[in-house]
Amino acid sequence: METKLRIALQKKGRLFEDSYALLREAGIKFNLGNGRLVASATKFPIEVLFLRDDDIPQTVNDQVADIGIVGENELKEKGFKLKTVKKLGFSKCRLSLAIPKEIEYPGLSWFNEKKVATSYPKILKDFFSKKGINAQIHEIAGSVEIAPGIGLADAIFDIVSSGSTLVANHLKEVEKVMDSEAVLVSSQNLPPEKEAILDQLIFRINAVMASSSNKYILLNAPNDKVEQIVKILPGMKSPTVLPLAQKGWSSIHSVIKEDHFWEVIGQLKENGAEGILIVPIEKMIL
Ligand SMILES: Nc1ncnc2c1ncn2[C@@H]1O[C@H](COP(=O)(O)OP(=O)(O)OP(=O)(O)O)[C@@H](O)[C@H]1O
Ligand SMILES: O=P(O)(O)OC[C@H]1O[C@H](OP(=O)(O)OP(=O)(O)O)[C@H](O)[C@@H]1O
Ligand SMILES: [Mg+2]
Repeated sequence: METKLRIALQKKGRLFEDSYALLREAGIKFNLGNGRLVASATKFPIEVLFLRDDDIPQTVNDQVADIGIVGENELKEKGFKLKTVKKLGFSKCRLSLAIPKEIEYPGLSWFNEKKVATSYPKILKDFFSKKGINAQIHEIAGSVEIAPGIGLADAIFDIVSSGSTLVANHLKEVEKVMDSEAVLVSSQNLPPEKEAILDQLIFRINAVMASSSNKYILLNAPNDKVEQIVKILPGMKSPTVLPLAQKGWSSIHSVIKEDHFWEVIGQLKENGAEGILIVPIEKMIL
């Protein structure tokens, strides 16, 4: 029987879309029959278990799944000793303390003897004990931001990303406790044949992630400016320079980080670059 790696993914919610897209771009497609909790991939030895994100750390810890994609916040809250194989760069947020915006915040000591509502009691308890703060932690599963407004708590500890939920609930962020992003985690002792499949998966994920942050650039330049432009565009090894049919001109091809492009576009133009094209890269094997 073929060995398969079992991955736990969030069934629906913020992690699902990006997890599913990442695996699809890595050439791993699942037939998502509606309501199914398990699905097998075509053309790669992996099957997926669809769960609530809260349950993913335990599922991997108990080796019901071999690997999983979950937020670092959930991973830390559940406290299992799992291996963080790779940070995936999406679902970036932070866990912060927030208080009613009209309160003058004097510092962390304000939280002594206060009641704080949160869905992450373990992380908060660890933080307060490390800082010597004696506060009452009140665990609620969701809609944490309304707690101060309905008199359930004096403050909250919750996920913040844009901050708009805090603003909508007349709260202000006063202390960031941790940053979080989606991570690929695995149980500590995978058998060698599963490690081998995981290595192939990581290779593909690296190729997808490298391509999404890099673009292919093509431009035309006068021959006497090629050396200067090549210095600006180092590329993976070195840019490709091809002679144009038009005498005295060359075409230069290279790879560039998207944000770096906007920093050098001025220099490229100053050196006579014309016909500058930026093309997305599908995959990039470093
Ligand atoms: N506003 C946000 N911006 C960025 N990442 C977020 C945001 N909210 C949540 N996340 C990340 O996505 C993960 C899943 O969030 P989601 O809201 O889908 O969870 P949930 O409501 O607990 O869903 P489930 O029913 O699966 O438990 C969170 O644990 C966190 O890592
Ligand atoms: O700082 P912001 O950009 O406002 O994001 C923070 C909010 O995002 C999440 O809620 P979500 O929108 O996922 O709804 P949920 O509470 O149902 O999970 C989280 O629970 C926060 O409430
Ligand atoms: Mg959840």
